[in-house]
Amino acid sequence: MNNPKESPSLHTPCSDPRSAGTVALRWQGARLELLDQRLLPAQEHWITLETAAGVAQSIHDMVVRGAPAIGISAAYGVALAARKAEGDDWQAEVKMAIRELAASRPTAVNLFWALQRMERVLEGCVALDEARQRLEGEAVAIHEEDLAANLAMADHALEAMGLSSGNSSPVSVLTHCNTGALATGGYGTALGVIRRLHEKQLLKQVYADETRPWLQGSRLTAWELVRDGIPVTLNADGAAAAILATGEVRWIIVGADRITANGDVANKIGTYSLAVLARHHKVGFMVVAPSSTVDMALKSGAEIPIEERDGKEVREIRGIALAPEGVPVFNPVFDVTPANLIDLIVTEKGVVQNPGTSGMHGLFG
Ligand SMILES: CSC[C@H]1O[C@H](OP(=O)(O)O)[C@H](O)[C@@H]1O
Repeated sequence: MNNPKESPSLHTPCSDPRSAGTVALRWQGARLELLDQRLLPAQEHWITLETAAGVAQSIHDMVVRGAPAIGISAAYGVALAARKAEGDDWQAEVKMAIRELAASRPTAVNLFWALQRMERVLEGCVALDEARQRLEGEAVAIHEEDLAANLAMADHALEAMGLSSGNSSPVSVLTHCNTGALATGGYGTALGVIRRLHEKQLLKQVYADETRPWLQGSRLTAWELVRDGIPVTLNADGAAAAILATGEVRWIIVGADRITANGDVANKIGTYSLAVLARHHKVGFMVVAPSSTVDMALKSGAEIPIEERDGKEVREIRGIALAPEGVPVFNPVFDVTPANLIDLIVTEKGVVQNPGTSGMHGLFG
């Protein structure tokens, strides 16, 4: 990956060949380019943002989504705010932009982790020029660290699965939502593990839940995996139980939006039911997430703010009615899986086995 000091204005994917390919965002110095994920897979349309307000709106509207990608985009939004700030109140202007970005979505702690990191840099800056330089460098660092974390987590996961020796039989897995390059700084979290399994000829098949109502699975995960030539079978969310009943799937591998101190995990709606199914069918349940997703300030998942989005997302698809107009809808877009239903939590800092016993304290103090 380019050294930000040498080419701070053009962020290109990591030089590691394993990270080439799909990206969700591109930093171009004075602007951030986002692949509009609302239009995939039909259209690959990039939008250009030059203000923090534009980035905040893009996060809220899910132009860009996925816990790590949200944090990275928000960090670049702060860098854009510094570029636009002027006059004696420049620091206050940037702090206002941070507040606006923080209000874009409530559940993924990566957003607040990234903004707190940017605010710490801001508070250490005396002059505007210095702030512009240092905030851009910090945003690029957050981006690069996330990509490196994904590559590391893939290694940790295969080792924890007992598959890194290379003499194992290929496995079938099931995944939910999208946790790939489109949700991160590149390569992916759960999908990064799946990419690594494929790279090492250890993957027989991926079942991808379509993931109603926003369809991250059918529109994004299937798109990423087909582009990479990875054997994916798309399934309705309701088919997951029947797939597990066949006995073919060895692991369910998912991402996370927030992991609390006791190991509870907030993730895309439908994750909790998969964890119950996994336990019933004696299938491994693995959560893959960078440490920027861990929130040790929260004791348990009961404290995680769960985003509810417009009922329209359930009643319609692309403006086509799927339900009676105005019918009441319950649309929480995340749920909480209790730690005692999780077998492994994989982070770049290491693996937590059976988080239901000691939570995250072994790795995160
Ligand atoms: C590695 S992405 C983590 C997480 O983010 C997704 O949510 P959304 O698409 O609403 O931003 C989903 O919960 C993924 O598992």
